Amino acid sequence: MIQTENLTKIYNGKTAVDGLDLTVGEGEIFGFLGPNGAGKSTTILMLTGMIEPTDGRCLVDGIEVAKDPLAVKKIIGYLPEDVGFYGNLTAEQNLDYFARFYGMDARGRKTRIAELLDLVHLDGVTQKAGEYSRGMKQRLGLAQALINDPKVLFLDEPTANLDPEGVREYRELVEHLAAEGKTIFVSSHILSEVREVCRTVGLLAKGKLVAQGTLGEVARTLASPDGDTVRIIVETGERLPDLEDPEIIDIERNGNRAVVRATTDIRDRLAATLFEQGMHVREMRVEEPDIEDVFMAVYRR
Ligand SMILES: Nc1ncnc2c1ncn2[C@@H]1O[C@H](COP(=O)(O)OP(=O)(O)OP(=O)(O)O)[C@@H](O)[C@H]1O
Repeated sequence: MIQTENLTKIYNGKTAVDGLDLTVGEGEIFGFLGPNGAGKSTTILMLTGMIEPTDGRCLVDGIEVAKDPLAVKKIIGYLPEDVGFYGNLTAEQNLDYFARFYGMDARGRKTRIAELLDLVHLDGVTQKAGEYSRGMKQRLGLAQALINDPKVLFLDEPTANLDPEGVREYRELVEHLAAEGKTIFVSSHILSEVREVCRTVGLLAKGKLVAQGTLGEVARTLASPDGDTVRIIVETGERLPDLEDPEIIDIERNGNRAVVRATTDIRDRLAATLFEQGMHVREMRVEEPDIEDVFMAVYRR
Protein backbone atom coordinates (compact mmCIF):
# COMPACT_ATOMS: atom_id res chain seq x y z
CA MET A 1 0.00 0.00 0.00
CA ILE A 2 2.95 2.29 0.72
CA GLN A 3 6.21 1.97 -1.14
CA THR A 4 9.30 4.14 -1.34
CA GLU A 5 12.18 3.67 -3.73
CA ASN A 6 15.47 5.40 -2.99
CA LEU A 7 13.42 8.18 -1.38
CA THR A 8 15.77 11.06 -0.60
CA LYS A 9 15.39 14.59 0.74
CA ILE A 10 18.26 17.05 0.92
CA TYR A 11 17.70 20.42 2.66
CA ASN A 12 20.32 23.02 1.80
CA GLY A 13 22.99 20.41 1.16
CA LYS A 14 22.06 18.41 4.29
CA THR A 15 20.57 14.95 3.75
CA ALA A 16 17.50 14.44 5.94
CA VAL A 17 16.23 11.24 4.28
CA ASP A 18 18.77 9.05 2.55
CA GLY A 19 17.76 6.49 -0.10
CA LEU A 20 14.81 4.99 1.74
CA ASP A 21 13.37 1.70 0.41
CA LEU A 22 10.30 0.96 2.44
CA THR A 23 7.27 -1.29 1.93
CA VAL A 24 4.11 -1.28 4.01
CA GLY A 25 1.36 -3.76 3.14
CA GLU A 26 -2.37 -3.10 3.08
CA GLY A 27 -4.03 -3.17 6.50
CA GLU A 28 -0.74 -3.04 8.40
CA ILE A 29 -0.12 -0.90 11.46
CA PHE A 30 3.43 0.14 10.67
CA GLY A 31 5.64 1.83 13.28
CA PHE A 32 8.22 4.22 11.92
CA LEU A 33 10.74 4.45 14.72
CA GLY A 34 13.78 6.61 15.13
CA PRO A 35 15.38 9.20 17.38
CA ASN A 36 14.55 12.90 17.06
CA GLY A 37 15.91 14.33 13.84
CA ALA A 38 16.17 10.92 12.13
CA GLY A 39 13.99 12.10 9.24
CA LYS A 40 10.58 10.65 10.17
CA SER A 41 8.56 13.84 9.68
CA THR A 42 10.35 14.61 6.42
CA THR A 43 9.47 11.12 5.13
CA ILE A 44 5.81 11.60 6.09
CA LEU A 45 5.74 14.99 4.37
CA MET A 46 6.95 13.34 1.15
CA LEU A 47 4.49 10.45 1.51
CA THR A 48 1.60 12.87 1.98
CA GLY A 49 2.62 15.08 -0.94
CA MET A 50 3.42 18.13 1.22
CA ILE A 51 7.01 18.34 -0.03
CA GLU A 52 8.76 16.85 -3.05
CA PRO A 53 11.60 14.36 -2.84
CA THR A 54 15.06 15.45 -4.01
CA ASP A 55 15.53 11.98 -5.47
CA GLY A 56 13.67 8.65 -5.67
CA ARG A 57 9.92 8.31 -5.40
CA CYS A 58 7.08 7.13 -3.24
CA LEU A 59 3.81 5.44 -4.09
CA VAL A 60 0.61 5.21 -2.07
CA ASP A 61 -1.92 2.67 -3.33
CA GLY A 62 0.03 2.56 -6.60
CA ILE A 63 -0.12 6.33 -7.15
CA GLU A 64 3.18 8.17 -7.43
CA VAL A 65 2.80 10.94 -4.86
CA ALA A 66 4.93 13.64 -6.52
CA LYS A 67 3.17 13.09 -9.86
CA ASP A 68 -0.39 13.17 -8.57
CA PRO A 69 -0.49 14.63 -5.05
CA LEU A 70 -4.18 15.50 -5.29
CA ALA A 71 -5.18 11.91 -6.08
CA VAL A 72 -3.14 10.77 -3.10
CA LYS A 73 -4.63 13.38 -0.76
CA LYS A 74 -8.10 11.98 -1.53
CA ILE A 75 -7.22 8.56 -0.13
CA ILE A 76 -5.03 9.52 2.82
CA GLY A 77 -5.49 11.13 6.20
CA TYR A 78 -2.67 12.93 7.99
CA LEU A 79 -2.29 13.87 11.64
CA PRO A 80 0.69 16.22 11.92
CA GLU A 81 2.95 16.42 14.96
CA ASP A 82 1.48 19.79 15.97
CA VAL A 83 -2.14 19.77 15.08
CA GLY A 84 -3.78 23.20 14.73
CA PHE A 85 -7.44 24.29 14.76
CA TYR A 86 -9.51 27.41 14.87
CA GLY A 87 -9.64 28.02 18.61
CA ASN A 88 -12.86 30.02 18.44
CA LEU A 89 -14.78 27.23 16.66
CA THR A 90 -16.29 24.05 18.12
CA ALA A 91 -15.12 20.59 17.04
CA GLU A 92 -18.11 20.31 14.71
CA GLN A 93 -17.43 23.71 13.12
CA ASN A 94 -13.73 22.93 12.68
CA LEU A 95 -14.52 19.61 11.01
CA ASP A 96 -17.18 21.20 8.82
CA TYR A 97 -14.69 23.81 7.62
CA PHE A 98 -12.23 21.07 6.75
CA ALA A 99 -14.83 18.77 5.13
CA ARG A 100 -15.70 21.48 2.60
CA PHE A 101 -12.23 21.04 1.06
CA TYR A 102 -13.31 17.55 0.07
CA GLY A 103 -16.38 18.88 -1.68
CA MET A 104 -18.78 17.03 0.61
CA ASP A 105 -22.36 18.29 0.50
CA ALA A 106 -24.07 19.63 3.65
CA ARG A 107 -25.90 16.37 4.42
CA GLY A 108 -22.84 14.22 3.82
CA ARG A 109 -20.77 16.49 6.06
CA LYS A 110 -23.31 16.40 8.88
CA THR A 111 -23.54 12.60 8.89
CA ARG A 112 -19.79 12.05 8.65
CA ILE A 113 -18.97 14.62 11.33
CA ALA A 114 -21.51 13.09 13.74
CA GLU A 115 -19.95 9.63 13.15
CA LEU A 116 -16.45 10.92 13.75
CA LEU A 117 -17.29 12.92 16.87
CA ASP A 118 -18.85 9.77 18.27
CA LEU A 119 -15.79 7.72 17.30
CA VAL A 120 -13.33 10.08 19.04
CA HIS A 121 -15.66 10.68 22.01
CA LEU A 122 -16.15 14.38 21.37
CA ASP A 123 -19.88 14.19 20.70
CA GLY A 124 -21.87 16.55 22.89
CA VAL A 125 -18.79 18.67 23.70
CA THR A 126 -19.79 22.33 23.37
CA GLN A 127 -16.46 23.97 24.30
CA LYS A 128 -14.46 25.78 21.61
CA ALA A 129 -11.34 23.96 20.38
CA GLY A 130 -9.14 26.67 21.96
CA GLU A 131 -10.21 25.41 25.39
CA TYR A 132 -9.45 21.75 24.67
CA SER A 133 -6.92 19.66 26.58
CA ARG A 134 -4.07 18.16 24.57
CA GLY A 135 -5.83 14.79 24.51
CA MET A 136 -9.02 16.35 23.16
CA LYS A 137 -7.04 18.24 20.50
CA GLN A 138 -5.34 15.03 19.45
CA ARG A 139 -8.71 13.26 19.16
CA LEU A 140 -10.11 16.13 17.12
CA GLY A 141 -6.98 15.91 14.93
CA LEU A 142 -7.67 12.24 14.38
CA ALA A 143 -11.28 12.99 13.46
CA GLN A 144 -10.01 15.58 10.98
CA ALA A 145 -7.58 13.08 9.46
CA LEU A 146 -10.48 10.64 9.02
CA ILE A 147 -12.98 13.02 7.45
CA ASN A 148 -12.55 11.56 3.94
CA ASP A 149 -12.63 7.94 5.22
CA PRO A 150 -9.02 7.44 4.06
CA LYS A 151 -7.49 4.12 3.07
CA VAL A 152 -4.17 5.13 4.59
CA LEU A 153 -3.61 7.12 7.75
CA PHE A 154 -0.33 8.88 8.59
CA LEU A 155 0.12 9.76 12.26
CA ASP A 156 3.21 11.79 13.19
CA GLU A 157 4.19 11.25 16.85
CA PRO A 158 0.51 10.89 17.85
CA THR A 159 1.12 10.26 21.55
CA ALA A 160 3.88 12.80 22.15
CA ASN A 161 1.68 15.12 24.24
CA LEU A 162 -0.77 12.66 25.74
CA ASP A 163 -1.22 11.52 29.32
CA PRO A 164 -1.56 7.76 29.99
CA GLU A 165 -5.35 7.85 29.64
CA GLY A 166 -5.02 9.71 26.34
CA VAL A 167 -2.48 7.14 25.14
CA ARG A 168 -4.84 4.30 26.03
CA GLU A 169 -7.72 5.91 24.12
CA TYR A 170 -5.47 6.56 21.14
CA ARG A 171 -4.37 2.91 21.06
CA GLU A 172 -7.96 1.69 21.12
CA LEU A 173 -8.82 4.01 18.24
CA VAL A 174 -5.88 2.84 16.15
CA GLU A 175 -6.82 -0.80 16.73
CA HIS A 176 -10.40 -0.01 15.77
CA LEU A 177 -9.32 1.72 12.54
CA ALA A 178 -6.96 -1.11 11.63
CA ALA A 179 -9.78 -3.60 12.17
CA GLU A 180 -11.73 -1.62 9.54
CA GLY A 181 -8.91 -2.43 7.11
CA LYS A 182 -7.10 0.90 7.06
CA THR A 183 -3.34 0.97 6.63
CA ILE A 184 -1.78 2.98 9.45
CA PHE A 185 1.68 4.52 9.36
CA VAL A 186 2.69 5.80 12.81
CA SER A 187 5.92 7.61 13.54
CA SER A 188 7.36 7.62 17.02
CA HIS A 189 10.65 7.89 18.86
CA ILE A 190 9.29 5.72 21.68
CA LEU A 191 9.80 1.99 21.30
CA SER A 192 7.24 1.03 23.95
CA GLU A 193 4.59 2.99 22.06
CA VAL A 194 5.24 1.23 18.79
CA ARG A 195 5.55 -2.11 20.53
CA GLU A 196 1.99 -1.83 21.82
CA VAL A 197 0.19 -1.16 18.56
CA CYS A 198 2.37 -1.97 15.56
CA ARG A 199 2.78 -5.35 13.93
CA THR A 200 5.69 -4.24 11.75
CA VAL A 201 8.30 -1.54 12.15
CA GLY A 202 10.98 0.32 10.26
CA LEU A 203 13.87 1.81 12.17
CA LEU A 204 15.34 5.03 10.87
CA ALA A 205 18.62 6.57 12.01
CA LYS A 206 20.27 9.62 10.42
CA GLY A 207 17.93 9.42 7.44
CA LYS A 208 18.71 5.78 6.67
CA LEU A 209 16.53 2.73 7.16
CA VAL A 210 18.49 0.52 9.52
CA ALA A 211 16.06 -2.42 9.59
CA GLN A 212 12.49 -3.37 8.73
CA GLY A 213 10.16 -6.23 9.72
CA THR A 214 8.45 -7.45 12.86
CA LEU A 215 10.01 -6.17 16.09
CA GLY A 216 11.60 -9.58 16.66
CA GLU A 217 13.09 -9.63 13.16
CA VAL A 218 14.41 -6.10 13.52
CA ALA A 219 15.94 -6.88 16.91
CA ARG A 220 17.66 -9.98 15.50
CA THR A 221 19.01 -8.08 12.48
CA LEU A 222 20.41 -5.39 14.73
CA ALA A 223 21.81 -7.79 17.31
CA SER A 224 23.92 -9.45 14.63
CA PRO A 225 24.27 -6.87 11.86
CA ASP A 226 26.24 -9.28 9.67
CA GLY A 227 23.41 -11.77 10.16
CA ASP A 228 25.70 -14.68 10.76
CA THR A 229 25.89 -15.10 14.50
CA VAL A 230 23.57 -17.25 16.58
CA ARG A 231 24.01 -17.27 20.36
CA ILE A 232 23.06 -20.63 21.85
CA ILE A 233 22.63 -20.86 25.60
CA VAL A 234 23.63 -24.27 26.91
CA GLU A 235 23.36 -25.54 30.44
CA THR A 236 24.91 -28.91 31.13
CA GLY A 237 25.43 -31.09 34.19
CA GLU A 238 29.20 -30.70 33.71
CA ARG A 239 31.41 -27.91 32.39
CA LEU A 240 31.13 -27.71 28.61
CA PRO A 241 34.28 -29.10 26.93
CA ASP A 242 35.95 -27.59 23.85
CA LEU A 243 34.04 -28.70 20.78
CA GLU A 244 35.32 -29.37 17.29
CA ASP A 245 32.82 -27.76 14.97
CA PRO A 246 33.69 -25.49 12.06
CA GLU A 247 30.58 -23.39 12.70
CA ILE A 248 31.43 -22.54 16.30
CA ILE A 249 33.02 -19.11 16.62
CA ASP A 250 33.69 -19.21 20.34
CA ILE A 251 32.31 -20.38 23.68
CA GLU A 252 31.91 -18.20 26.77
CA ARG A 253 31.62 -20.32 29.93
CA ASN A 254 30.23 -19.44 33.31
CA GLY A 255 30.23 -22.55 35.49
CA ASN A 256 27.94 -25.10 33.86
CA ARG A 257 26.28 -22.49 31.68
CA ALA A 258 27.80 -21.43 28.38
CA VAL A 259 27.04 -19.26 25.43
CA VAL A 260 28.07 -20.91 22.17
CA ARG A 261 28.41 -18.38 19.37
CA ALA A 262 27.99 -20.07 16.01
CA THR A 263 27.54 -19.09 12.39
CA THR A 264 24.21 -20.99 12.18
CA ASP A 265 21.74 -22.61 14.54
CA ILE A 266 23.63 -25.85 15.25
CA ARG A 267 21.51 -26.95 18.21
CA ASP A 268 20.63 -30.40 16.81
CA ARG A 269 24.25 -31.26 16.09
CA LEU A 270 25.42 -29.79 19.37
CA ALA A 271 22.88 -31.85 21.32
CA ALA A 272 23.95 -35.02 19.49
CA THR A 273 27.65 -34.32 20.14
CA LEU A 274 27.09 -33.66 23.84
CA PHE A 275 24.92 -36.78 24.11
CA GLU A 276 27.69 -38.86 22.48
CA GLN A 277 30.14 -37.47 25.02
CA GLY A 278 27.82 -38.63 27.80
CA MET A 279 26.98 -35.10 28.96
CA HIS A 280 23.69 -34.13 30.57
CA VAL A 281 22.03 -31.28 28.71
CA ARG A 282 19.66 -29.32 30.96
CA GLU A 283 18.88 -26.45 28.67
CA MET A 284 19.64 -25.44 25.11
CA ARG A 285 18.05 -22.45 23.39
CA VAL A 286 18.85 -19.67 20.99
CA GLU A 287 19.18 -16.39 22.87
CA GLU A 288 16.67 -13.79 21.72
CA PRO A 289 18.19 -10.31 21.78
CA ASP A 290 16.69 -7.78 24.19
CA ILE A 291 14.73 -5.38 22.00
CA GLU A 292 15.23 -2.36 24.29
CA ASP A 293 19.00 -2.92 24.31
CA VAL A 294 19.41 -3.20 20.55
CA PHE A 295 17.22 -0.17 19.87
CA MET A 296 19.07 1.95 22.42
CA ALA A 297 22.34 0.98 20.74
CA VAL A 298 21.02 2.34 17.42
CA TYR A 299 19.72 5.52 19.10
CA ARG A 300 23.16 6.18 20.62
CA ARG A 301 24.96 5.78 17.28
N1 LIG B 1 12.41 22.53 6.42
C1 LIG B 1 13.63 22.13 6.76
N2 LIG B 1 14.72 22.80 6.35
C2 LIG B 1 15.96 22.38 6.68
N3 LIG B 1 16.22 21.27 7.43
C3 LIG B 1 15.17 20.56 7.87
C4 LIG B 1 13.82 20.94 7.57
N4 LIG B 1 12.99 20.05 8.14
C5 LIG B 1 13.78 19.15 8.77
N5 LIG B 1 15.08 19.46 8.62
C6 LIG B 1 16.23 18.68 9.14
O1 LIG B 1 16.12 17.36 8.63
C7 LIG B 1 16.47 16.39 9.62
C8 LIG B 1 15.32 15.43 9.83
O2 LIG B 1 14.25 16.11 10.47
P1 LIG B 1 12.81 15.48 10.73
O3 LIG B 1 11.96 16.53 11.37
O4 LIG B 1 12.33 14.84 9.50
O5 LIG B 1 13.17 14.35 11.79
P2 LIG B 1 12.22 13.54 12.76
O6 LIG B 1 12.76 12.16 12.80
O7 LIG B 1 10.81 13.74 12.39
O8 LIG B 1 12.50 14.21 14.15
P3 LIG B 1 11.48 14.87 15.18
O9 LIG B 1 10.76 13.74 15.82
O10 LIG B 1 12.38 15.61 16.11
O11 LIG B 1 10.58 15.77 14.36
C9 LIG B 1 16.86 17.17 10.86
O12 LIG B 1 18.26 17.32 10.87
C10 LIG B 1 16.19 18.51 10.66
O13 LIG B 1 16.91 19.53 11.29
